Amino acid sequence: MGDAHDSSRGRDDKAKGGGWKREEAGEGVARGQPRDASRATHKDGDTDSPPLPSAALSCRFAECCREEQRLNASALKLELEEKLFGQHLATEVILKALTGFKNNKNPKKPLTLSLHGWAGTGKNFVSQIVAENLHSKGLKSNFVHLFVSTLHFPHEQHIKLYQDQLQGWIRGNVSACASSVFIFDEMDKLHPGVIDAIKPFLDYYEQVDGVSYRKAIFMFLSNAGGDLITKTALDFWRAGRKREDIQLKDLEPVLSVGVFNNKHSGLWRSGLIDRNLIDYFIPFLPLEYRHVKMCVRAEMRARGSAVDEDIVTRVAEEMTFFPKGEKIYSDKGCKTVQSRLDFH
Ligand SMILES: Nc1ncnc2c1ncn2[C@@H]1O[C@H](COP(=O)(O)OP(=O)(O)OP(=O)(O)O)[C@@H](O)[C@H]1O
Repeated sequence: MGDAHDSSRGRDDKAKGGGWKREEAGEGVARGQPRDASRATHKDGDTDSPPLPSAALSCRFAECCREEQRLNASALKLELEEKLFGQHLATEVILKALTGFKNNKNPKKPLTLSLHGWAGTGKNFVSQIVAENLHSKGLKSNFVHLFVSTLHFPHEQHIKLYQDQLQGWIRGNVSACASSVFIFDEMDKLHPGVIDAIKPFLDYYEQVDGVSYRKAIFMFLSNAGGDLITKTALDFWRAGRKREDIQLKDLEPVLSVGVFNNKHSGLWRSGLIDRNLIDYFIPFLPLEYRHVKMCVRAEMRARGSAVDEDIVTRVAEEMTFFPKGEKIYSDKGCKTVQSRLDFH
């Protein structure tokens, strides 16, 4: 399972990269207005009706919240199919969920996706792709907010404070941009109950205190349920069935019940599950040797190097695989591929 150390590199980068706007939002919220709004972020609204020339001009210099912007579903599909390896269920569900949600002019609630799986299987990677397809600056956008449990909600004794802050940050940021995206990483390390503070925002209310949350998107990322997913994947493998034959119905119900009953899931006995406020539980399957190789090749290409199959094999063979007997799945997924490649 992923631990904070394993993932610190990527997360630090993301936090520094501006995905997290805790202080800014926090300050703003204290004054009833998040920094994002005070920076006069322009809402140019419906792309069907082009923004006024002056607004269009200002959008060149400041990021605009394009609430009604359509999702380019084929671009997202292509990107997921090309870049995300071994995750046929995640690719399918994310695509369907986002397309349906963004095509609906009057969603009845915000979209909530709960991504589950072993370390290094692509949950953060996917949220980055999703963020970029919704707001072009991705994690650096003023409208995409990344919360990391161990970084931003570390102390159990401050649960009440975190709940108040969360409500304030989310209210402030959604007031500034209705189509804000909130990503909660390390849900399994979140103290039980913290997340329930945002339950009213995820529910079917038209407005809460004058703010509508219906166009926002919430993504929860968690290692919880990784064991259940692996068990199912292994059962298929041992029965000689193809990994691609695993269907959402084989995993989603097990996952929602498993996470609800798991004290260390961040969603333990959570009202979000109880009230059916999570739209999709999305399983990320453990990655096999061949997927690790694909990750190495992708990383080489990203670095502008020619793909050297000898190095690909060496890096993949340095990874450790489980279960002990069969050694099928990489225990860190593709997570350490980048750093290992540095040695070759
Ligand atoms: N399925 C995948 N397809 C392509 N690349 C992947 C995949 N999984 C992981 N990677 C690569 O490995 C890196 C680390 O993965 P990522 O941070 O998304 O894992 P994670 O599932 O979020 O792990 P954790 O649960 O530990 O946070 C990604 O940035 C990406 O380069």
